[in-house]
Amino acid sequence: MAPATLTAARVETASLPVIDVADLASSDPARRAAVGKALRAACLDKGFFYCAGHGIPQGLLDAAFAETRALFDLPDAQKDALDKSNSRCNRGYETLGGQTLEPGAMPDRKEGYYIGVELPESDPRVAAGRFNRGPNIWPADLPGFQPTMRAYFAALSGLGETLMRGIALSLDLPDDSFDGYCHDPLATLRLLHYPPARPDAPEERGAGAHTDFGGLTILMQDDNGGLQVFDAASDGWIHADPIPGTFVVNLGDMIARWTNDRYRSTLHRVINTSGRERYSIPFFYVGNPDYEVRCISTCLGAGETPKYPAVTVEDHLQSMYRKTYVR
Ligand SMILES: O=C(O)CCC(=O)C(=O)O
Ligand SMILES: [Fe+2]
Repeated sequence: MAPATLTAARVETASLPVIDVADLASSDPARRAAVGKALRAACLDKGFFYCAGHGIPQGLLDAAFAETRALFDLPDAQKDALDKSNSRCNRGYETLGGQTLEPGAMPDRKEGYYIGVELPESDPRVAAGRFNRGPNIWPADLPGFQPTMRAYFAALSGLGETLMRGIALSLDLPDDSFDGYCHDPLATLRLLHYPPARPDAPEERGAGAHTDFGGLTILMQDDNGGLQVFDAASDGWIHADPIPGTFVVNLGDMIARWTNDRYRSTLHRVINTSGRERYSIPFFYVGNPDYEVRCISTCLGAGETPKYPAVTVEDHLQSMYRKTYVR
């Protein structure tokens, strides 16, 4: 990334589109196609949009935030006992400053918690040491945490599937084209807490500039703001301010690769200048580990060739984890 992007200004005029996805469930193909068209425009531009009409009850979103706050409010000793170093499949607590998303920058001013698909040690995929497969770590002192997070995880998995049907339509494909990808997906829920930015450390970030390396990221943020999306046209940052009742959805590097770089995986970062504690809950929906990601047919013009060889979801993820920091 060019150093200029670190100092680039806030972009006041540009904004991200709001896409109502409710019509993806419509029986009218024209209404479904209209959502596909809106998704296509967003994906070709920055690969970032606000998702409205998702149908997930506000009560579940509120409950997920309440449990997230309760988790990070636990005493340090209790959080340390849940540390992800105790997990073979990247689950559990990550301490403040435990990740540096922007190479060469200061460690991120955030703490996190990872939750994945719950699989017992006896599951053949776990026994075989498959990537990110295994049991979660659940905090014993928060009785509402596990049921709430499981319900939230299930709801977001459903939304991930819905959005992949929309992405298929956006690529002029039948809407069930990615059903194989959506079968038994490798999804990860990440709870994040960003303390207020420190005025005496202007270079410090809540989350340093990065792209997500998977498929779809579906982010619920609280009302503090702080997420910024890079705008190459102006060499500035669009502030993705929260819009109540919506998720911010963005595409990761795997979808860029899958579409021969037609769809975009865009640099983003977090700086919590609100003066308050910020909480966010990104859900990374990456699909079935055995699914082969190869250049989508409708993403090749006449005479064009795929830029990348075919790769399984699992191999792509593993190589990105190796190249960057585990997240
Ligand atoms: O907290 C946010 O708003 C964004 C988090 C993020 O970009 C990530 O976890 O990849
Ligand atoms: Fe991200």
